[in-house]
Amino acid sequence: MSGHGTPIPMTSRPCGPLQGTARVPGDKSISHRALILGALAVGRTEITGLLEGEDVLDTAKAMRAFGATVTNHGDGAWSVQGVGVGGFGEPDQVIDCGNSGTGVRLIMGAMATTPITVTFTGDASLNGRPMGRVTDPLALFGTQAVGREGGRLPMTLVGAVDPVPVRYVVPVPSAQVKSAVLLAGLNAPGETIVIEKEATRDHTERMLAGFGANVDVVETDEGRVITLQGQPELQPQTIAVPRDPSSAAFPVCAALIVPGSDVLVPNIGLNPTRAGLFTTLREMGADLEYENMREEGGEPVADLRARYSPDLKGIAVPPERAASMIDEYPVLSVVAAFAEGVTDMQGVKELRVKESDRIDAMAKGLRAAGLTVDEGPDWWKVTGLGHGNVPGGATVESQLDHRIAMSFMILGMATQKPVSVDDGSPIATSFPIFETLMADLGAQIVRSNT
Ligand SMILES: O=C(O)C1=C[C@@H](OP(=O)(O)O)[C@@H](O)[C@H](O)C1
Ligand SMILES: C=C(OP(=O)(O)O)C(=O)O
Repeated sequence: MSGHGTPIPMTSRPCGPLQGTARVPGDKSISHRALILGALAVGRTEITGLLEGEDVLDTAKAMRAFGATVTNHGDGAWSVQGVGVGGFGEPDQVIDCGNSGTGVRLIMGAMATTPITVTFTGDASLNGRPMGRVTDPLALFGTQAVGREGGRLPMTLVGAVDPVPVRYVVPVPSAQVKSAVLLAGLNAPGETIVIEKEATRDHTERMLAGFGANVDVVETDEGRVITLQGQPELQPQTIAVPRDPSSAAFPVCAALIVPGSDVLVPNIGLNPTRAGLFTTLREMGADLEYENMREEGGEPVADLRARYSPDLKGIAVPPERAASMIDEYPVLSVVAAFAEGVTDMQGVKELRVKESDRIDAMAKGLRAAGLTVDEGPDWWKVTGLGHGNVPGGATVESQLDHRIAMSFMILGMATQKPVSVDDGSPIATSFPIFETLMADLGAQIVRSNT
């Protein structure tokens, strides 16, 4: 788990063209869900391409604590022998979800309608994030929660003894909240209905249907209405996890800003609820192509080809696109630094409650690297300096946030002077092979702060 070990200072130096093929790891969102739904199925689920990052490994450990048998067969192949909906046993230890908001919030949902008592904790970042957004709707099922002030971890949940189904309108655009309610609805008799005004990533709905649950999704004037029939017997599945578009974002964005680059990032999940960054980059003038578009395991997939893009321009990113690229704003702001003009990012309040306050963390580091950043509660603007003109020469706090650490490593590849982060250790939560993958393309990242 990040944040518990020794900090790893890292420096990224300006480098020559990035070239080659970047095989990024499996999708983090899908990996968490595969383990959790596998644990709730009756029988053995087989998973290939699982992300073996700390966030997902913490979820695997948690599933074992609830009674599932989770086995690592090597090379990303895992199996989960599930205990069935309502079959979770009571763990005899605290569940530590490390740095992972997705892990803790989805697991809270998965246990909330089973009569067991579970205490959750995490690292300093996770213990500062709001959990009321999940425990409020879980209370409607009959689940009790006691935590620290402001709904923070550590927190104990007492699962409902006689859960009732729920109808819930999600008040913030959050796939984690939506998913927690749906997972809780699995063990409530009758129909649980979740309504989201803005579409967020839909991996839970897709995977629930794949496991044989009865899930119905209808677009209405009120939003996306998701109806789940409770108490199904979930059928074990064979799941091939696609590569993570949120990880692909880093080599793609690096290629756009380092002169002479040409990088292929194969086999990337392009579910429209995840692909907003790539649309935005193309609008900014990025030389980014989708090759070999196809469908795999019910998800659209393509190979991304990114080349150095000399004529990037700042744009206003449509706020309605925010949910489909919410984790990609930090690295988008890095590309914006090399564009001509202002990149305006509105409707992104959620960035303030991620592993760090991502607007604050990026604004501080970008300013230290010589850029102008304006910000408000739910917006920020980066004024680009154009290729070759970004000074760099700063050491930035990564604030226990993998995406902040990786974004500044990408920045340093094209600045005039190197860029350092005080701690790159959080990168292992989502992208454990980041340093070797980027080095193989030609990047110069070293473990030191000089
Ligand atoms: O459901 C998921 O897998 C995720 C949902 C998003 O969080 P929110 O639900 O808080 O928007 C995203 O930021 C996170 O990295 C993964
Ligand atoms: C926000 C993220 O993850 P989580 O909420 O699962 O910690 C992320 O990976 O960018």
